[in-house]
Parts: sequence; C-alpha cells; structure tokens
Amino acid sequence: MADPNVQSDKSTGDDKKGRELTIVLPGPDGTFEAVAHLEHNEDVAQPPRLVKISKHLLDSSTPTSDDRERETHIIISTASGHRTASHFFKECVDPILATLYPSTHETFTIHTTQSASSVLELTNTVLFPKADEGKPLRVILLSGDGGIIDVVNGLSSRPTSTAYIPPQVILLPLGTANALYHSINVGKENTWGLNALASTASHPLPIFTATFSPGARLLVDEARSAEPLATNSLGHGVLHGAVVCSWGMHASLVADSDTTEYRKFGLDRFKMAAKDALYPADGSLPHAYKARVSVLKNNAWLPLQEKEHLYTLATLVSNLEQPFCISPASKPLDGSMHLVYFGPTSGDDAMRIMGLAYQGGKHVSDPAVRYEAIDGLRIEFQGGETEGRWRRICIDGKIVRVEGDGWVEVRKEERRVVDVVVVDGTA
Ligand SMILES: Nc1ncnc2c1ncn2[C@@H]1O[C@H](COP(=O)(O)OP(=O)(O)OP(=O)(O)O)[C@@H](O)[C@H]1O
Repeated sequence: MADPNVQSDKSTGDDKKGRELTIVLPGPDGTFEAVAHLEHNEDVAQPPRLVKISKHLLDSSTPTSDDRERETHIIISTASGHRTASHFFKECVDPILATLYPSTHETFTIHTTQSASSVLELTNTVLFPKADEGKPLRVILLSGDGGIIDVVNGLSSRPTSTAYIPPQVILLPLGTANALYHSINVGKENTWGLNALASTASHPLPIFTATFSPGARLLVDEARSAEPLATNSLGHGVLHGAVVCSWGMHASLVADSDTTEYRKFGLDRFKMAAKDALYPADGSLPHAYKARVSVLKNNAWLPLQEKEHLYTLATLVSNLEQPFCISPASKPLDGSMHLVYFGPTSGDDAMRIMGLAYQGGKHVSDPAVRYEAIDGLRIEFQGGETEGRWRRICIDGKIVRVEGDGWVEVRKEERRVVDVVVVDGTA
C-alpha cells in the first residue's frame, strides 16, 4: 500500500541510502502544501530527524476547508518507549505544525506527562467535559499504546450526553510496541504518523470492554502496588482496550518485562522475558495455566475442552509490534476480534510458534494453534491457580490480577468514544 504523498529516497549517497523520507502535507485550507524532508534514524526504533520543511503555494485560490473550529491538544508522554517524545515534538512535530497551521498553532495546548496517571487525569478533567458538551477536539498523541488506552478509558468512564463528539486522535508512535499504530498502518512506510498531521479523515476506533470479578486489582508501579479498577453499575471492575486481552504466556511476559530495567532494552524486553518464562531455571516445562476458557460466538458462550493452557489471547488488531503479526485476518480498524490460542508445550515449541508470527502470521496455520473470529472471551479461574502470578490478565499492556476464584469477561464494545485520524480515507 504505497502512499503517493510519501517517498523514500533511495538514490542519494551511500551513507544516507534508504534513510531519507519526504512527506507532502496538504495545507488544511487547500491553498498550499508543505514538504517535510526527514532522515530516518539508523536505529529504526528511534524517530526520524527533520532536515528541512518548505511550503509551496498552490494555484487554487479557493480555500477548500478550514479546520479552525477543532480545538487541538498535544499530549507528550515523556516516559514512553525510548523517552524521545519531547525531543521529537520540539525538533520535528512543532515545526511541521507551525508550517501547516500558521495562524492557529500557537493556540494548541501542549500537555507533558508528569506521572503515569497524567493522561487519564487530563482526559477526565479536560478532554471528556469538552467532548461531552459538543466541542470538536483534535488530540495529537506522542506515546505508545498506553496513551491511547488511557484516553479511551477516560472517555468511557462516564455516560455521554447527546451532544458528545468523539475527539479525533492523531497517533504518533513514540512507545515501544505501538501495536495500534502499526496495525492501522500495516504495509505502509513508517512516517511516524506525521502525514496524519494534515489529514482530517478519521475512522471510529473499535474497542472492547473487559469486566472483572470483585477483588481484581490493577498492578501499578512495577507491580509494587495494586489499585482498584473503575466499576460498572454492578460493582464489577471495568477496563477498556483497543488492542489485546491476554492471559498466560503473553500476559506474563508483558507484566514481567514492565520494569525500568527491562524497558531499557526496548522491544527486546519482550523476547528476554519470554525466554525467562519459557525456560524455567529448574529445567521444567513452561507453566501450564489452569482455568475454564470460553469464547463468545453468535451470542453463545462455548467452553474450550482444554483445562490447561499456555497462550490465550483475544485481539482487535493485526500486529502487536510492527513485525509481529498476531492476527493476519484482522484488517485495520475493522472491529473484528480474533482468538489466538495454544495449549501447554515445551519452551522450544512455544518459541517456534511465536517465531512464525514474525513471518507474517504463519503461526495461525500451525496445527497447534487455534485461530478464529470471536465476539468475546471468558476466563474463570475456579480456584485452579493458587499463585497470583498465574492469574494476571493483560489489557493493552495494563496488568490486572484476578482473585483465585475470580473471572474476566471480554466483549466487543458497541460504543465508539474516539475517532482515529487516517490518511487518504484509508485506515
Ligand atoms: N512523566 C511520567 N512519569 C511516569 N510515568 C509516565 C510518565 N509519562 C508517561 N508515563 C507512563 O509510561 C508508560 C508509557 O506507556 P506507553 O504505552 O505510552 O509506552 P510504551 O509502554 O513504551 O509503549 P507500548 O505500550 O506501545 O509498548 C505509561 O504507563 C505512562 O502512563
């Protein structure tokens, strides 16, 4: 899927070969276009550098649209990924915004995170009230999946009025995995979301709701403390997601690798934690996770026959990292939910299966893997796991520990609380 407004220049000198990126951004009023010349970082996990930005007037003298009505908020999540969001904003995003929106960019409000709860607080206190009174908002989010999930949860936490307008969110992938960004832009050149800065096309973000039994706690501060969840009218804990709900191997490795120490290794932290989980020091097999697992299809809950499990994952996206295709049948923002499942096996076999996911999602054809479209997933522990570490559920990177006889139930959510800005009308 090539974007005609994005060019990778591979014809320059050897040292820069393949590292240049040119993005043509149509001015929002149709009278000019901005051309941003960038240079990719040698480390592909690091954002590009803006070399030059120029502006060209177009022949058309009739402005096509004007986006002055949309109030813009910029969220810089300082601790996401390699902690480069602030630098990338100052050196790259801000000059592009100044060129695209010369008369309004100074009115854009910049929010820089101060703590792990900053995005949720901002959403609750600023974004939700404005959206709920019908103010069109644009949110430029420099973060990983955690940032958008906090926005989604903040906007979903209260009933909305009839005036509610879903904020438009522009995702700039400054986190580690950036699953949502890479799934929306699968197969395209990585522009770090910059081409979306000039787009007004958007698509509703499909989300799911995870409901938890009483006593379930959100683990925070590297699992040093546990907090209660927001609750629904029945008093059950609730968390919304747009990417993944998992239990077993995937949830454990996300949880175990979410420490400052592991985070220094970027994406490799997941592989390092996977090795630790799959090859226990005493030489035993990976843990066989015990619970009753059911899937929701056509309004009926169907229990799996297996009583022990290794990998249980429901996802709304295709890619959990850019090269890690967990669900090849998922199309960008299509609202489908897929189950990826396999039972207890050796560390080598689990690594082999996961390796296939890095080959364009070939694992789904492996006989050991169950892969199907579902509408929901339920996990009931029924006292089968006495240790809390085997009852950790991952919702888009957040970890919730469920009680010994507790449960979690995940369903696709009908509500749409944010729209994601897309380019060319395609997701
Ligand atoms: N100033 C800050 N101090 C403490 N925590 C912060 C601060 N800014 C952001 N955070 C937290 O850091 C975490 C960053 O998560 P985020 O998902 O954005 O990045 P990531 O985990 O590197 O990427 P991904 O989820 O895509 O793998 C979030 O929990 C966020 O609340």
